[in-house]
Amino acid sequence: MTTLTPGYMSGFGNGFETEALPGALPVGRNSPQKCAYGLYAEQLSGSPFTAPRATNERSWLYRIRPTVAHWGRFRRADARAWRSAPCAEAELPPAPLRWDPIPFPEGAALSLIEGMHTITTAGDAATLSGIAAHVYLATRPMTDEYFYNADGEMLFVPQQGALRLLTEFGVIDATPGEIALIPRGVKFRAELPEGRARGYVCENYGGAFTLPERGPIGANCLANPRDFLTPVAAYEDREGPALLTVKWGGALWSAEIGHSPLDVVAWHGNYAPCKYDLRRFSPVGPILFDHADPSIFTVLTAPSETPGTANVDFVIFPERWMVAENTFRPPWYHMNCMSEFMGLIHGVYDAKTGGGFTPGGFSLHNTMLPHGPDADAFEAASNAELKPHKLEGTLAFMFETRFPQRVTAYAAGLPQLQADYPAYGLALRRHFRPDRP
Ligand SMILES: O=C(O)Cc1cc(O)ccc1O
Ligand SMILES: [Fe+2]
Repeated sequence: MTTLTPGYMSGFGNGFETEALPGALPVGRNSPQKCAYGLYAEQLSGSPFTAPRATNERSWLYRIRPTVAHWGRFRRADARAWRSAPCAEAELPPAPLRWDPIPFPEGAALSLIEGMHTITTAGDAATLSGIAAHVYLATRPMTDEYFYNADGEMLFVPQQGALRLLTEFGVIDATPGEIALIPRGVKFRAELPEGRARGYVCENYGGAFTLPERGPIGANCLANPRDFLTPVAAYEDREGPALLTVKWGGALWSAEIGHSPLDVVAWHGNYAPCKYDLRRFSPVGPILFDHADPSIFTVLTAPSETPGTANVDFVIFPERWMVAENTFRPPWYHMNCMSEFMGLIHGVYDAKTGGGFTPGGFSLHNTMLPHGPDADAFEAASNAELKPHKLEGTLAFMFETRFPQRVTAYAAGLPQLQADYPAYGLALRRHFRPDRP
């Protein structure tokens, strides 16, 4: 029997509770002597037991079998193009890098997991710090295949085609313009409602993504907690061939388990997958002059132990009004101690109007490497009439991490790597006129 229909509860990191069968959740306790319906109780801990309240994450799952019974003889599986940090397989020159979109492979049927192509890695998965940035190219659904990632949580950023993520906690539908967050250790499979799907993933080895502080902005704007949607409980009661693949210690392992592990009939807690529509992000920015730091557009942040120094920030560049007076409005030229992986979901990014940064493409501006607007964007923005102007139909994003990002051999060898991008800065003309203040 399958009762897998989508439905959502609103809020970020709430203490949710949900049951697909009435009375499946124990009342007032977590671990009764016998659970209703003959279910097993299992705790999934996303933080150490003793983490402070604000960062303490765990859920209780009431399931047909505990995870230890969804087990088998694991053998190494082919990780294909999926890599984990540290991964120094390709030489990395001190240059800005940019790629055209990677097309879907012709003739190859790839599940979401098989279609994971790592572009960069940073930090060290074994020390629970750093990230990997992937592009997924998926062309077949997972029907009796399941997956969980023990190395990190996964932030999905669909760019083309929808994803239906059938998780232990319930079903998430995510389309381009939305994101989906699957915590470390949560089992799922993915269907492709449009037959194929392309997008980006931030695999976060560090502490979990959370909402950034708003400081003087106050209680509203940016990403509001009520717009995050967590699925209601939904389960598969299916015996039969089933392959569970686990990413653990930087490698993939698979076992035949003989039944669906998406067998959670009820759950409660604050450690659960969610989705968010990026169009709900309410941007706050300079309304008189100057260009603020891009941290104002942080949707989610995964902090490190050092205050203000994120393991990774997920930042977007959404539609918005540009109103600043006497201001060079696109991003300024800069060098950053953090590294910046960028992708484009749709439209044109205001720092790169000269072509070359196209939807589905991506770029890497590594730690302490200079970058900024291309020559077209500079000339246009420094001569534009500064009326209020709306940036419309655009959505770019950035995975910004404290660690340098290494490019994989796969990404370094892609024909989509733009040979001329490292020199884009040389097209910036000299304007210096000592006689003209
Ligand atoms: O490099 C980029 O395009 C991202 C970026 C945007 C911005 O508005 C300010 C700084 C920054 O790094
Ligand atoms: Fe930048």
